[in-house]
Amino acid sequence: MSEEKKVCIVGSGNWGSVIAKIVGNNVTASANFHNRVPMYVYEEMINGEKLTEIINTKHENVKYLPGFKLPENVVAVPDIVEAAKDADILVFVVPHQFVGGLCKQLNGKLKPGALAVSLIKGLDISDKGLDLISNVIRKALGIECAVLMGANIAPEVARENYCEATIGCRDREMGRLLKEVFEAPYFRIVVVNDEQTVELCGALKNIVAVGAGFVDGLKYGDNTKAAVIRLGLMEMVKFCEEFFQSNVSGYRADEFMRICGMGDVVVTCYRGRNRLLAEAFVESGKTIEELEAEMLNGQKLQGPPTAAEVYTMLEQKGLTEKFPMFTAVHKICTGEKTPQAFIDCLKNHPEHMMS
Ligand SMILES: NC(=O)c1ccc[n+]([C@@H]2O[C@H](COP(=O)([O-])OP(=O)(O)OC[C@H]3O[C@@H](n4cnc5c(N)ncnc54)[C@H](O)[C@@H]3O)[C@@H](O)[C@H]2O)c1
Ligand SMILES: O=P(O)(O)OC[C@H](O)CO
Repeated sequence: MSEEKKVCIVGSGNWGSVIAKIVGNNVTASANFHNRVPMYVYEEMINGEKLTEIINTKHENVKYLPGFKLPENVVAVPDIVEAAKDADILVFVVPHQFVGGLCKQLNGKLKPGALAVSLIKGLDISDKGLDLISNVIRKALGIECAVLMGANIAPEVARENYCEATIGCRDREMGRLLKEVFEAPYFRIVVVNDEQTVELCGALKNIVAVGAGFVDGLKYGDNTKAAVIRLGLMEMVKFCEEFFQSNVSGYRADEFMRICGMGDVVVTCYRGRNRLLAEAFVESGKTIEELEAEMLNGQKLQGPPTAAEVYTMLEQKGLTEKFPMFTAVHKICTGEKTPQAFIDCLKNHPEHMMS
């Protein structure tokens, strides 16, 4: 009999808690997995009590997923090394700005042969250029890293409303194992081997969603929103061609038609936090940081920092004119341009030029 695999969840925010609920139930139902699922929790005090203690007694993440019970085999652990040290499968699900720091703490502390899967939607920028979050994990920890992305607004998945996700994984066996970790009757998963494009879809759609929020704030309506979705997808494809076509994995346009591509762009442009805050940004005149603090109760936006990371790269390469929507989203978020400039960007987009 093969050894039971141990799964650790690295993260406990809104999506992290929903994923812990799914994984906790799945490992209980399968003989292939160890029953206890440690979940790394960034410790904080809630009304004088530690969040980890609340989770381990009430079995509810009262801050990031209130109103939903977590399975009792999901155990909140405030020390990242303690949570991860015995794991065979590490599920990374933290806002992308924190992954580098956590990987530093985990370096050299993992079980040999451990595998990772990243559910993180974002990119990394350093003096070496732009990189995928899965690569940050691979390089920091020297382990394989697949990705899981999809149209997955966390509270809807928590309610067990039907939805879909895409796992990108080069290794077929690992893909099969991960499907068993995550799939549920209401959460159906397709596994593909093009992990790079799957991840890029998840990261870049957040920039498009910020643009969708701007047009909602400006009260332009759904025809304009559809144009944002179309032009946003065109910039996403072009970005993959420009920056990722020539490396080992390349990119495949097919993935844009999956739930990690078109599906996620649509749902985030209608229901996501990025859209919501961008709309409030236009209506209120407050900064993104002020609105994040006021409206999200500790949850983190990924769109504005991703737009900043992408803009740094576009500017370095002299490509801002080829990516006017990505560029405009960044400049509007920082206050360098007014939200109205986003409409000009749509009207004058290079996609309208005849070749
Ligand atoms: N929420 C969703 O609907 C959803 C759906 C799919 C994918 N995602 C992606 O999953 C990732 C995680 O999102 P989320 O919704 O779970 O998180 P979130 O937005 O709820 O972020 C809050 C989390 O960040 C933690 N945190 C705060 N400061 C920290 C620090 N210094 N170090 C480490 N952790 C810290 C908090 O403790 C909390 O667990 C993101 O990349 C997001 O884009 C989110
Ligand atoms: O709420 P958002 O905008 O961070 O989007 C959440 C998910 O990525 C949707 O799939």
